[in-house]
Amino acid sequence: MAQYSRISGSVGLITLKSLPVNALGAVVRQGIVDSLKTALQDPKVTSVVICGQNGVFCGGADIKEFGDSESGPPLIPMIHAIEAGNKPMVAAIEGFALGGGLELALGCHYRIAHSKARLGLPEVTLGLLPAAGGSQRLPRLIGVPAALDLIITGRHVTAAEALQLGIVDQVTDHHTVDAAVKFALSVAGRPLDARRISSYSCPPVSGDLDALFEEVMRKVRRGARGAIAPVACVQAVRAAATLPYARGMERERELMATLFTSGQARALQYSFFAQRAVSRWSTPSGARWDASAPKPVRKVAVIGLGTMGRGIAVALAQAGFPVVSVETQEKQLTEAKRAVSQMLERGAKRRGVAAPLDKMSYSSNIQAVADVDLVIEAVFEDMGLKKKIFQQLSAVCKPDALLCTNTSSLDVDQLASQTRNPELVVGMHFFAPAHVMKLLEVVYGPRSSPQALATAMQLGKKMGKVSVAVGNCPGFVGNRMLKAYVEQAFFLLEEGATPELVDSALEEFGFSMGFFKVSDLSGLDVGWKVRKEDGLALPGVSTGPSARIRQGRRYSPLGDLLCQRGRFGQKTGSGWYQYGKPGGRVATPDPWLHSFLEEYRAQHGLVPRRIDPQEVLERCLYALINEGFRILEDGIAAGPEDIDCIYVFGYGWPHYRGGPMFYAAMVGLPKVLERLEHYYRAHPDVPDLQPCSLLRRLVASGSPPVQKWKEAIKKLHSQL
Ligand SMILES: CCCCCCCCCCCCC[C@H](O)CC(=O)SCCNC(=O)CCNC(=O)[C@H](O)C(C)(C)COP(=O)(O)OP(=O)(O)OC[C@H]1O[C@@H](n2cnc3c(N)ncnc32)[C@H](O)[C@@H]1OP(=O)(O)O
Repeated sequence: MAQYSRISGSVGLITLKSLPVNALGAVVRQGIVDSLKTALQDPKVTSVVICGQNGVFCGGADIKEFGDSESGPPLIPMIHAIEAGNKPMVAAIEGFALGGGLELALGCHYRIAHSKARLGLPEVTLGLLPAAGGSQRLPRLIGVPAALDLIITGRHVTAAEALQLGIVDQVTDHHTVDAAVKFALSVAGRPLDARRISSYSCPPVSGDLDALFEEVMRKVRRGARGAIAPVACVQAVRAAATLPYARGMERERELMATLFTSGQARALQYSFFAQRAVSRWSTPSGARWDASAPKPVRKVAVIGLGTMGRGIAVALAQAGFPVVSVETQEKQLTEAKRAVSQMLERGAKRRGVAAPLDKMSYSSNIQAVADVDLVIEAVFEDMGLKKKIFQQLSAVCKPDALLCTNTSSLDVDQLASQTRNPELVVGMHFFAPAHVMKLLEVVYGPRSSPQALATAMQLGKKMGKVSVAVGNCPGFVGNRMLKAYVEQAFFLLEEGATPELVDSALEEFGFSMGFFKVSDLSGLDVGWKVRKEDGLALPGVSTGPSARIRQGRRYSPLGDLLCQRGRFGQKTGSGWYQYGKPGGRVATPDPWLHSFLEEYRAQHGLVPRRIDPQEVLERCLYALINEGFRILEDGIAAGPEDIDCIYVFGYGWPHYRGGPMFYAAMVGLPKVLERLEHYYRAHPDVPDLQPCSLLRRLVASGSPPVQKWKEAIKKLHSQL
């Protein structure tokens, strides 16, 4: 709702009231329309202030209403009525004014913001554009280049930047509504024509307008990788720059109509709520986010300063935690100190803040962690080494310190069993580079306490990560699913594809890099080492029937064969592609690799066939999705949202496709099932292609929408 009152004798005060973010749902819009009418009709009222309750102006249109048929007064005429009003309207912005919230403020004649407020038009992140006049008013107010920047990126600006850009008229450190009322009293009776942004023309740009838009559009198309909203945002701003306001509004509506019902908007809005859903974690044992208080974490240690440890230390220091970093190899320690300082300085420069160098301390002695509240072990993926470190930590640390491992696939429970307090051990699986990547898998073992899980989840949140609680199994969620995808990519090469074909299909789908390019970038030796440890990559088994079978199932030794030839990817100058020189970054197709594949197929009696991009996508993605269903069935992830967040924020899954499980629902579960059955018939020695029983059950129960899967999964557990 919106509450109306008259204060200071002559100021009409409209307060938006809809917790938690005063979104502009139907009831709020009705309240504003009614309040506005009262204020305009009351002769005692000479000016109006619009504010929001609870220190929040407005979080925008109510995203939860987007799927419903429209009810209540529409937003656009409501904002027009505010702008057309014959009494000065002042927006009092506290907390945030985002999306429709900022558009409402832009309809007002003046805007006063609290110094801590944030403003922005983040619609693009929901697959939309600012379609309540935002794409037309903002460029008229602050100019085309600045408006393009805000609308295409969806970034929030501080009140100080908003003032500098000309979005707000005044910034206050005091009570915002009081300041706005004072301001409203001072402008009462002033002419308003020059304050109605819709009557402005966009300020002229320096240089050629067409050239500017062409350049921006080129950049946006390149960066968007198939996302349609950023492109529509540019088109809408172009309309603002080239058309009269009314025609610009028509164009804005046309573009919005296309976006509004698009699969991309659905996916991005699903992802918005998925991110919030994963923070309300629960485990099969009944532990829940709202029932376990996290332990206070004041000081943290990182063990091991390789690539991962450095990134984790930087992310912790940037989040304000004092960090003790332990590295026993002196040479590595010296290098790491320099690298970490550089990373902190670069990050600080980018964010315009001071580098938190004082948060870091270093030691080559594990005793230095004696007083910390939480340790993150980030040494090599070697169970023996990690066990030893956990024994040491258990002896050195405070008895109530949380001991975490950054392992990407090893058994967290085995590490817990090395300690005095196994309930205080959890996995904190970061993704490289750890100070950049948003994802954190928090792995609970059967003995981890709810409080330990709550503490790691909260620490992740403080570090700005999307933290997802997952169960303990080889590879957890992300890497376990990835294994099925990688295997299909190898099999496709055996059957006739090239790395270029596989990668281009995946890139066309929206991944920034296909699997083989990623593999060259991260180093083929990484997977080789894991396969050797798992007993899969065996020395000397490159011919004969056993070369392509391991542990009773089909296996492709292609990656091992390249590694045996020293082709580790970019770092050695060749892998699945060639790079000209060690450390080269530009992938070019490699004729040697093509002949190698031909010889390999001939040697193993494989007759190459034509493989189309559709098969590449179906084989790689459906195998991965199938494993996702198994993970849900096993209770390793609490719901499809958890898996989708992991893939979007940790594995480069295109955001506008929502995540693998959402994508499966979009494609249609019956189709995913039918294609998996088809491929499993063709490849009965590949268990990953055998459709999982949860998928079959969901199809049998009418393929409910992804938001309803949790119910089906719960029923599944209750039957166990
Ligand atoms: C068929 C042809 C149709 C033709 C169409 C043409 C018609 C055109 C008319 C449409 C007009 C469009 C108007 C406008 O341009 C569109 C929009 O405004 S879209 C919304 C834009 N706003 C945002 O993107 C902001 C989203 N929210 C946030 O970023 C954050 O929530 C926050 C506001 C910064 C607050 O952050 P936090 O404090 O961390 O809190 P949470 O994030 O946890 O949120 C708390 C709680 O609030 C829920 N929520 C937040 N924002 C909204 C919202 N806008 N609508 C609904 N609900 C919201 C959030 O989900 C949390 O709830 P929970 O999920 O935990 O229950």
